[in-house]
Amino acid sequence: MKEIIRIEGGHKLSGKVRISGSKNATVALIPAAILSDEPVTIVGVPEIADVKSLKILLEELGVNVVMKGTDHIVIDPNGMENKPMDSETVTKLRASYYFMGVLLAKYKKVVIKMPGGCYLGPRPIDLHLKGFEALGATVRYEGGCYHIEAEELVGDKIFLDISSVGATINIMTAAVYAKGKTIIENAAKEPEIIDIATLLNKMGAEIRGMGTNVITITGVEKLHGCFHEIIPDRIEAATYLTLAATAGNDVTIENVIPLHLDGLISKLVDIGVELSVDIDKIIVHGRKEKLTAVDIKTAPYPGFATDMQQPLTALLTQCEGQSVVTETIYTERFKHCNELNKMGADIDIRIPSSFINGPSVLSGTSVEATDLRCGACLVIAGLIAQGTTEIHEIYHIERGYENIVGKLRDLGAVIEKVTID
Ligand SMILES: CC(=O)N[C@H]1[C@@H](OP(=O)(O)OP(=O)(O)OC[C@H]2O[C@@H](n3ccc(=O)[nH]c3=O)[C@H](O)[C@@H]2O)O[C@H](CO)[C@@H](O)[C@@H]1O
Ligand SMILES: C=C(OP(=O)(O)O)C(=O)O
Repeated sequence: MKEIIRIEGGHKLSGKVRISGSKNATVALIPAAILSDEPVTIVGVPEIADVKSLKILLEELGVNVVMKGTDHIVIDPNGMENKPMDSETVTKLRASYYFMGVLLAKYKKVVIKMPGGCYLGPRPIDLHLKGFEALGATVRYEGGCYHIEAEELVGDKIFLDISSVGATINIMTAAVYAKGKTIIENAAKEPEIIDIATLLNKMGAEIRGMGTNVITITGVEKLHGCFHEIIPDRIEAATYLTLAATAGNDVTIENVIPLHLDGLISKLVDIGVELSVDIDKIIVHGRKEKLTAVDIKTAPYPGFATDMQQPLTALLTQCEGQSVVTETIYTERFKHCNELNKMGADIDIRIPSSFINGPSVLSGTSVEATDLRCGACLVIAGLIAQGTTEIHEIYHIERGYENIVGKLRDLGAVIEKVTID
């Protein structure tokens, strides 16, 4: 028995859709909440599989987790134990690596399996580990687990060879109780990093410079509980913007921070999409007759996000001319192109680029969500394809999109989740 998403293409979407809290912020905020011994309340938590996995991991550590309503989580670490994190759940998501920084900070010791997450080509964590070592920890990999421990953690200057989101957050959290100052140079600047630093500062940490490429953490003795609201998910918003431009009449996308979407918005305008940008919502004024091919090069924030290039590729199949998408973050992140080609797209993959020749008429068929954003791309393609599209391996989609079937149905899509043998 497995679940698939079935879409009958050709129904134009209209109406309003509300964007959920950011997955990539949530999955770091939840582990960060156990740094103190007091309850932390986080609101705007998306109902996604990654959050369910994190809840299981917290409970395995003896943390009391209470969901209130649909999107409040109260995390009470009073009474938790620093047990080895070696359950299968660790491998179900990427963000389990955030327990490294958190448990190292709190207990000076962590034993944890290799994290999972989408396969986008190799995803090493050497920069995380080098950061922990710079703070005074030793790292060994033994018996299928990382063993990271320290007598004491002492602040240092850490230069990241690559401005990694995960390494920046992990080192920032590891350093909150370290003696003295930690300076992360060439830090990542993604909005999610600001959100995590904001939570930590509300808990009593002293972090400055988040959102720039130099972050300074001055170690403190103690953190306390607090209340925090998660920023909107800019990747989910990008998905719905693209989807509306591909398959919509007027669609209003609510609960967004337009600044976080500037890279995408400017490309949509170049393509010929008409948008009205308000303070916290964006209206996409339907699919246009003529859409023009554009070139995209992914880059760390504020550049064009790698997570957005896959959904956008569905729209690029509808543009006149050749679009070139060049990946500078995950050079192999093109599996969605093979699936789109099964539906009738004309895409050449020459790593690190994909060459999309459009416009193409897409036809519904059976395709596989090989990773989370590939799944989002296929949903968009399915909405405009002739006939029925069946998307398999939808657990990837459910890691990061809250109620995608319900949200699309409310916009008028003919879409359902079906259990098959
Ligand atoms: C849970 C989460 O927030 N996931 C996001 C996060 O992943 P994640 O934090 O894993 O991605 P990174 O920013 O760390 O990766 C950026 C680049 O650095 C490389 N690298 C990273 C760490 C390291 O120790 N060594 C190394 O070489 C990676 O292979 C990649 O080429 O940022 C990615 C890039 O924006 C997004 O696609 C993911 O959605
Ligand atoms: C790659 C992604 O997620 P993760 O890092 O959690 O695998 C993503 O959100 O597109």
